[in-house]
Amino acid sequence: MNQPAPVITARRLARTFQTRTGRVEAVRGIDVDVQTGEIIGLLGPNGAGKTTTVRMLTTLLAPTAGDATIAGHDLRHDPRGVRSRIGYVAQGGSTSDESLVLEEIILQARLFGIGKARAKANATALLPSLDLDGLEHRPCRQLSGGQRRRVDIALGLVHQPHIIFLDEPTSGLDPQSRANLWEHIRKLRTDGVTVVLSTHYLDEADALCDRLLVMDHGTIVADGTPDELKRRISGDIVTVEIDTTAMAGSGDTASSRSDRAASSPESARSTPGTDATVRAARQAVDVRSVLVERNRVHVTVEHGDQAVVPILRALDGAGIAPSALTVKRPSLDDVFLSLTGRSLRDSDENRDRGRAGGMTSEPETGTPAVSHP
Ligand SMILES: Nc1ncnc2c1ncn2[C@@H]1O[C@H](COP(=O)(O)OP(=O)(O)OP(=O)(O)O)[C@@H](O)[C@H]1O
Repeated sequence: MNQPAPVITARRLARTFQTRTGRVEAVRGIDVDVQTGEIIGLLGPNGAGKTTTVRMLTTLLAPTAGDATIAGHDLRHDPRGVRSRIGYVAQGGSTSDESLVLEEIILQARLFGIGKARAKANATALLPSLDLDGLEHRPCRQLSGGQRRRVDIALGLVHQPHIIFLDEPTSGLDPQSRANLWEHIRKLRTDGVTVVLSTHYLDEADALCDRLLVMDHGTIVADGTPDELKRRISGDIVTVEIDTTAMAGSGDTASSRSDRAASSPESARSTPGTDATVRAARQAVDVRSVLVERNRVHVTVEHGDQAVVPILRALDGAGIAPSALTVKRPSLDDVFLSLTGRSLRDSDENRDRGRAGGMTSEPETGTPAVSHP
């Protein structure tokens, strides 16, 4: 059976900006295909090029190179056609404090040239599906962050677009409102709406998106489902946390540490016992890669469950008593780290909101951060 044509196709799409300090290559010639009904996440750290990509695909910003077709309309030659088929919800939203919920949604429909009666019918139908019933006559300033975000989404949907673009849809929301909004976004898919959202929240990308385009420095560095991306990092991560106050006999003497710290940045990051822990782990099992983060040593091994006992025995033999030892499957942050040498969690907001369990340290030995054969 033939695969239906993608609802979004972009080829070598690029955007550069001329600034007083020079040229910024915000997006460097990306290729994208999106199928109808997918929830696609553009994932990347601040400045990766996500917003610029979304703004180009929504006709808000002209590309400096490349082409795209959106819902059958050419981005360059038929921007009006593109706009009639898409909804766009900007990062900060677009409601004013005094506007009334239902009135605002109807007005938005009218701006798309929809007749009065249909505008009202469309707007009224959206209210219950976005949990906004009962709020129709409230001014937006009286709404919670999550409610106001759902009004923004209603504004993006009222003309019944084929595709909706959501720029950082849950930015600034509390965890409960975020989870609630994810449910609403999932429902859009069942109505046949294609969703493209940008995010730098790993949990959001993991839980919500069918497919992720991981962006960094204006390029797409990986494209796949969250599970596919995680499977690229084969093996498990065993994390040994050591109690730095109980390191007698570990073999990591103060003098040997300070010698290494003078010549090696990774030693300067480690705390007493981490070097000896790495040595013990390497002796015990086949270690693929190592990251040292303060008093934690993360080692990637083929089978985490089989590595635990040999590593514990080797630590015991070296006089190291770990305060914790955990085994986990790689996270999206580990994927990002392996692709770029940097952790997505380094971004300020991610540090506050990211899911627990990713590796946050610099590599043991320079870039690339983690080497996976
Ligand atoms: N109008 C502009 N003029 C100059 N440079 C710009 C402009 N817009 C974006 N940039 C630069 O382009 C790069 C990509 O920015 P963009 O906003 O697309 O990133 P992002 O991934 O959306 O980041 P964030 O998560 O912070 O929103 C950044 O280096 C940014 O400073």
